[in-house]
Amino acid sequence: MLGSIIRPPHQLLSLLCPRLRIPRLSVFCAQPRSRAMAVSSSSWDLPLVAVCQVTSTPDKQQNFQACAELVREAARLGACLAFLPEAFDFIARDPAETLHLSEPLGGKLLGEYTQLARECGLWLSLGGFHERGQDWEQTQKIYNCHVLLNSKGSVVATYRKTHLCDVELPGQGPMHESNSTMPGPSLESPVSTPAGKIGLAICYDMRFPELSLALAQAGAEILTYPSAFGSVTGPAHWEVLLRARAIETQCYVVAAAQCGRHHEKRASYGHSMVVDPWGTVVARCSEGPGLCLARIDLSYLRQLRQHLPVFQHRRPDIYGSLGHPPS
Ligand SMILES: O=C(O)CNC(=O)[C@H](CS)NC(=O)CCC(=O)C(=O)O
Repeated sequence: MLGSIIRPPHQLLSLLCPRLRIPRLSVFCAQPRSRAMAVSSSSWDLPLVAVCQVTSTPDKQQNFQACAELVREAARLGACLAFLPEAFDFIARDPAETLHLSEPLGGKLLGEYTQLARECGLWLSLGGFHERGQDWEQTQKIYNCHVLLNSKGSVVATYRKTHLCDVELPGQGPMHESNSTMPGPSLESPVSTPAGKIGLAICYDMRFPELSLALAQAGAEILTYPSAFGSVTGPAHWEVLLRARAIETQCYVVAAAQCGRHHEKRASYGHSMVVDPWGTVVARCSEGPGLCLARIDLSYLRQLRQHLPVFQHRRPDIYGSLGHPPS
């Protein structure tokens, strides 16, 4: 039966993986079926990823210290890849301060993260760096740039946020991201990492399933939505959107979030999470700064895609090849 393949009973789990009962498991905020997949191998062989939740402020050095502490803890716990949220570098009080604090990719702050990746020997998803790009002199605007570093500290991919968040919602301060930021020109092809093939996105992008379908069709196994989600949309939309993206693309979804109060004018929702391709939240943080971890099981992902082959059932003859990456 399909159900029993996908969700093996817990008895089976502990039978197959007796070691899962040791107390260290408490680092997994939620780790259902942890992951018994391991019909033939132990889940301890599967890559472990860490999701870091922080409260960025306008103080860049303090933010770096907070992120570095979580990344070092992730490395100690055995993670091969740590995810940091959008605006991990800083959250400023206004667009002028945002522009003032921004740096190029070759600047001092990215240099410190390069050192950190090397020191810890893990990959880093830096989920939204305020980047002075090549066109800074002309535009005087930045990009919201998701940077992926390998364990040697080299930049292996960059994605510049394509959907900018210009919204005014009652009860939440107005957001006019395009006041300081240029939209990115394109998607980035999914990147091979020790945890699987990662498709890069940022925060507000999660509201556009076309983007996640394009990344899935280009081979993504893990979608990332590093975020600074607002406190009005958070409770209503955050988990629903992330789980929907996971279910419809049959990808793992990793969403590192900003949390708490950044300054007098701005707060974020928190609740960083990892969702598996079935739509189950397998790890989550709560409101405050911290870390959660999950194992990525690509054989489970492949098995699920075989059992539920939605990508073979699409009807582009009816609605066009929505979501196909531009050729
Ligand atoms: O401002 C910065 O420094 C970095 N950028 C952000 O935090 C962006 C733009 S203000 N935030 C979002 O996209 C929140 C989306 C959101 O909350 C929703 O979709 O509901």
